[in-house]
Amino acid sequence: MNNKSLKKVIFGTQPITIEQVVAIAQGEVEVALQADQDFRARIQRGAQFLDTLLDREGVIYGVTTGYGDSCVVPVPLHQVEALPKGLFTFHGCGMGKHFDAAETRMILAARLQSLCFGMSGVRFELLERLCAFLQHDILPLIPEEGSVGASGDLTPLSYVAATLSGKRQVLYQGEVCESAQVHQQLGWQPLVLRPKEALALMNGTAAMTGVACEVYSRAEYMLKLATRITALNMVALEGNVQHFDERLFLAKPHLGQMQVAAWLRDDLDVTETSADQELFCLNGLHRLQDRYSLRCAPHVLGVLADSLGWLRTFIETELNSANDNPIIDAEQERVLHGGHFYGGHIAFAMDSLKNLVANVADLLDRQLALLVDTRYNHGLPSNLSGASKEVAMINHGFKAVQIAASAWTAEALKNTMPASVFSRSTECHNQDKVSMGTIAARDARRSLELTEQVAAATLLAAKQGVWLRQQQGSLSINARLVQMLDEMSETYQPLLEDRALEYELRHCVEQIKQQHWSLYA
Ligand SMILES: N[C@@H](Cc1ccc(O)cc1)C(=O)O
Repeated sequence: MNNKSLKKVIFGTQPITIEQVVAIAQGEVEVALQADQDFRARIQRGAQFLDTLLDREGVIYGVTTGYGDSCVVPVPLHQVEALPKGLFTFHGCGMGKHFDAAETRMILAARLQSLCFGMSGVRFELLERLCAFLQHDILPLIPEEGSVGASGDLTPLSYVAATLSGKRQVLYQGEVCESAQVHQQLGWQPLVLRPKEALALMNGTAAMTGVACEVYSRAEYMLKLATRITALNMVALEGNVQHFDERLFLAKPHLGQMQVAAWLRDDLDVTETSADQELFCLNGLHRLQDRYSLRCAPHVLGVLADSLGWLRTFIETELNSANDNPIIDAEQERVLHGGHFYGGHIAFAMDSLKNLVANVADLLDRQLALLVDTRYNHGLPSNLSGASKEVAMINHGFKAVQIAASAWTAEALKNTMPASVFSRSTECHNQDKVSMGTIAARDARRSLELTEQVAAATLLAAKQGVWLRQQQGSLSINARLVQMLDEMSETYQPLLEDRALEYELRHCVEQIKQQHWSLYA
């Protein structure tokens, strides 16, 4: 993904993309609200309509009633102004660690874009202040735990509503500060939220959707990286490159799977062969058919590749929607009561994604198992150790790295238990079916973290494997692979005698997170 071309993200009537949200998270772009009068007027009409409705009819859910199951409790007019503050206050019970700065920016962006849909009945001033939080990088400290992801991310988002109101804490200029203090420093009055505004800020899926944007972008990169690692492992293990033959893949034409096979063909310089040539090629092979972690790599990675399209659709549709309740339609003068806070699409997307990426971890872990084992690695040294004969017996090369990768893989796989099937009735059975999408998104993020570690281990091992093969004699490798390995050699030396590899692994994980290598652009 290249965010450099994105200079400014405008929140308004146009949809925004996952890439734009990620660019905001990384602090790479300016943000602004759509400036035209029509947009401002459209937003203001929602807030005005709510005011007139209040005068005219006197009953609006969440404005003149209690929340959720308490919607049968009337709130007298003189208490209506106090209700929003009460909402964010009693939801101030989040637990666990805080979302990090990048994730918090994504959460703010997701909520702002939803409110820009213009069906939440909030004032333009609220959008401006939320946007100003992004512009000044004022980041509410939001605990990660405590959302069932169906009445929206009520508890996490209460921290957005509270900090806009000058309560609770924010991260500002690298320090944790009281929100009130930051308002004072900037000469701002904290917002006094209007009757529907706290609900509009909280009654949606912004926490899970923000995290989903991050996870999607990392998974998209992981697909390419895992393909490249597979190519390197094919070289190191001297696998049968004809497993990726174009004709073979035309016979089972899943598009993503075909794409992965095509990338592998490019990396491995696979050209179409005639029947004669095929016979000749087969003569030089260790095995007619490689083990599945090589032979079926396009089939494993292809499932992720083929899923990216629908995952993006789910995430971006949620991102650009009025995920709120009630929906305020000022044009038709209607208040529409529904369940648009329900995060079922993100829950399913994230439950699926964690399964997809854990399978990638498993694939790479199996390739690593082949690399280190002299029974399967076709003549490479035990554990890929580069030690000389004299000291070979006291060197163990990648042995512990492979054990660690087994642990990371097991943890990623363990994490694939779907969260959404753990729906449970809550809030006096008003929320009797919930999405658990925020848990699914956090799980998916963890699966990715672990998969990135497995990828780092496998990449360093693959590089060592190719290097060892080069030591055995001449090896012709595609120029793109050579370029990547040469560039990596500046940081990662061949493993001759054992050394502690933690810092190299950490550095490699960081490079993966930064999407350092541009792959298959
Ligand atoms: N999400 C609920 C509102 C709600 C808000 C706060 C709660 O604590 C509970 C429920 C609805 O729109 O129906």
